[in-house]
Amino acid sequence: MSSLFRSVKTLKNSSSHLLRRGYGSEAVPERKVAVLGAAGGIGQPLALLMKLNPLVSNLALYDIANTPGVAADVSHINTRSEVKGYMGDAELGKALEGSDVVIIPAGVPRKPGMTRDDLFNINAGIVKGLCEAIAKYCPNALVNMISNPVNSTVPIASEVFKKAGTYDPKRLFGVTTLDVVRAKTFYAGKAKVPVAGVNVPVVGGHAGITILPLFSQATPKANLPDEEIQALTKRTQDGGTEVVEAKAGKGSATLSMAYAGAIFADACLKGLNGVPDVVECTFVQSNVTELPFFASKVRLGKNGVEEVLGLGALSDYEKEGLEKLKPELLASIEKGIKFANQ
Ligand SMILES: NC(=O)c1ccc[n+]([C@@H]2O[C@H](COP(=O)([O-])OP(=O)(O)OC[C@H]3O[C@@H](n4cnc5c(N)ncnc54)[C@H](O)[C@@H]3O)[C@@H](O)[C@H]2O)c1
Ligand SMILES: O=C(O)C[C@H](O)C(=O)O
Repeated sequence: MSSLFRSVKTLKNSSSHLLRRGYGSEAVPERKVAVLGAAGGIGQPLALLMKLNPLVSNLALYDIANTPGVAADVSHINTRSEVKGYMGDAELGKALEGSDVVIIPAGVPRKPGMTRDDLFNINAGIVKGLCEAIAKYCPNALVNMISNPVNSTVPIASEVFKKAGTYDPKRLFGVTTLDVVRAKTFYAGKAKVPVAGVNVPVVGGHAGITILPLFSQATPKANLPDEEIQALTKRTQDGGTEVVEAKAGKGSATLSMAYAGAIFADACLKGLNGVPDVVECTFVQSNVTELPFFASKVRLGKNGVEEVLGLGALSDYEKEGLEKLKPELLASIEKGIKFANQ
C-alpha cells in the first residue's frame, strides 16, 4: 500500500519466511503486489514465490482465465500476505488499485524457431492494454515488465504512460534478471567457484546479442581464457533459446524466470522500504549510452530508480559487443514506440 506503516508489523521471530532479508525487528510496511498473467507458466510459480515473500502484505493475482483456482491454492500457504484472485477485464481495476509493484508476465511465449520479436504482434497489444489500466488504477506503482520482447514492451509501456500523463522513468523496469541469473550460474560452473558468491553484471537488452554479460567484471576473478569467456557470453545470450528448444514446443523458461522475477520484485520492495544499497541490473530509461533505454546496474530506492550506474571498464571484446548490439536494440525500442503511437 502506498501509505507507509498503515499497519505496523514486525518480522522478529517469524519462522515462516524462507528468504533472508535486511530486516530485524523494525517495522515492515504494507505492500501490495499485483501479478498480471498470474495463471501462466511464469505467473503461477511467481505467485508462489511472492506469497513466500514477507515484504508482501497483499497479493493480487490477475489473468484472463483460471485465477480463482490459482489464488485459492496459493492463499492456503501460511505466510503474511492476503491473496485475492481477479479474472477478466472487469476485475483488472480492482486487482491494480493500491498496488506498489505490478509484475507483468502476461502474453505468449516462444516456440522453437521463433525470436522474441516474433511475439511482438500478440504481446504488444496485451502489454498496451494492461499499461493503460495501470495508468488509470495505480499510476504510482513500480512496473516490472517480463513480457517479451522486453526490448520493445518497455518502450510501449513508457509511451502509454506518457499519453496518460503518468510516465515516471523511475518506475518502469524491464526485467533482465534472468540473464544475470544465467550468467552467474554458467560462470560459477566454468570458474569452479561457489555460485552463491558470484556476481556478473549483464547490460544492454534482453534478446540475443543485445544481452551483454560483462564477465571482465565478474567476481570472484577467475582469469578464464578468451575462448571460454566467448563461449560463456554466447551461452548467456542463447540461454532462453536453450530452454525453448529443450521444452520442444511447450513454451519457454518459466521456473527460472519466476525465480528471477521474484528476486527483482523483492529488490524493488526493499528499495521502496528504504533498504540501502539495493542494486540490480534492469532495462530502464537511460543516459548510459546514446540509446533511450538500456539495461545496466541500477540502484533502487524509495521512488524506484535512484541511480542508473555506468558500465565501468569494458574489455575489448565487450566494447565490440556493445557496438554490435546498439542497432538491433535501437530498432526494437523504436518499433515499440511506433506501435504505441499508432
Ligand atoms: N523477461 C524475461 O526474461 C522472460 C523470461 C521468460 C519468459 N518471458 C516472457 O513472459 C511471457 C509469459 O510467458 P509464460 O511462459 O508465462 O506464458 P504462458 O502462456 O504460460 O502464460 C501467459 C499468461 O498470460 C495470460 N494472459 C494473456 N493475455 C492476458 C491479458 N490481457 N491479461 C492478463 N493475462 C493475460 C494467459 O492467460 C496466460 O495465463 C512471454 O511473453 C515470455 O516470452 C520473459
Ligand atoms: O527466451 C525466451 O523466449 C524467454 C525469455 O526471454 C528467456 O530469456 O528465457
